Amino acid sequence: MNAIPDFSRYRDIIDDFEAFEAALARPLPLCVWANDLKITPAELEASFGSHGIDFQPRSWRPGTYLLDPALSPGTRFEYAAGLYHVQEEVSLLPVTVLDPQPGERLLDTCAAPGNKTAQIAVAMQNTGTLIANDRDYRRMRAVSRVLDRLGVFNASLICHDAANLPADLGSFDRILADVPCSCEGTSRKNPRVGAARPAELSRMSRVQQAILKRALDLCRPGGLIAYATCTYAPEENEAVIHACLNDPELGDFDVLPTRIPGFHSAPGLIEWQGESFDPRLKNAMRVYPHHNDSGGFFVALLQKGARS
Ligand SMILES: C[S@@+](CC[C@H](N)C(=O)[O-])C[C@H]1O[C@@H](n2cnc3c(N)ncnc32)[C@H](O)[C@@H]1O
Repeated sequence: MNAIPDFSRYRDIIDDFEAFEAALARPLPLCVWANDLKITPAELEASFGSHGIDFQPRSWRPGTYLLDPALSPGTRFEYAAGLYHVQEEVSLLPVTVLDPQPGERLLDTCAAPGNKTAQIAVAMQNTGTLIANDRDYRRMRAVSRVLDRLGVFNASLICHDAANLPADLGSFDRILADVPCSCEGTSRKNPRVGAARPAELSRMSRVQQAILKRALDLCRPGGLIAYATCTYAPEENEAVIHACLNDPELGDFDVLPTRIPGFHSAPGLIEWQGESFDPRLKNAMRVYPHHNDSGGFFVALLQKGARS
């Protein structure tokens, strides 16, 4: 049983706060997805079956399975051969919402350790162009290892502050901004995580806003941006997007609906502690651990105006 952090500042925005706290006390389920660059979901299921591994398919995302948390998935043959990747279920949401297509130009602004980069590359079926960036070059080594193991060859790795990515990169059809955050939603796997302190919230929201602004600059007119965090704090989520929506230097963009059939979520907030947010933020997605027995996440899908 995990120690439960004090998230009582969110009591009024989380439906069934007691169920939320009860979920935080439980261990996190183990989730893997089939790498269909190398194996079909049916073949992976047959491999699991022949090795006596119980698996629970997740209906909202074909080829995604919950396994017994007592398994060591990273030491198995299937992992070493890149047939599956281990990734927290809720962390699969931003790329699912972004929906990358083969042949497109994609940018992953904050890529390390590479889980979502891998998901993007596989969705693109190793075609098109995928630029994976992270400011931390040591963490980029992990991205390289993940992509190598999974057989990805459409990705190029670069190392910049995402708030200052060079304009020479050109423009992108879709951009993932999986920004650094206070990580409150990861407390089930990291017991040291607690509610973010005010100083951390304001530091984080400045960085997040700068990264999102640059992503909006680098997105082609009509292109899409998925903005994601693994935190509950509205200061790092709705407030960041609201500030960009109201920034006269940025062209117009919309907040598109993000519901995923078969995956329970709550709408984004349109007010918090006396502050109102743009009503389109209702279209964003908040996921709390008791909704799907997962970690916590926030995802918004933004579309740059056709004339911006
Ligand atoms: C939430 S993690 C990304 C997780 C990754 N997308 C994945 O799914 O594996 C945030 C990342 O942002 C990086 N980061 C922090 N500040 C940054 C900045 N200013 N520019 C680019 N990357 C930054 C961190 O090094 C960290 O790897």
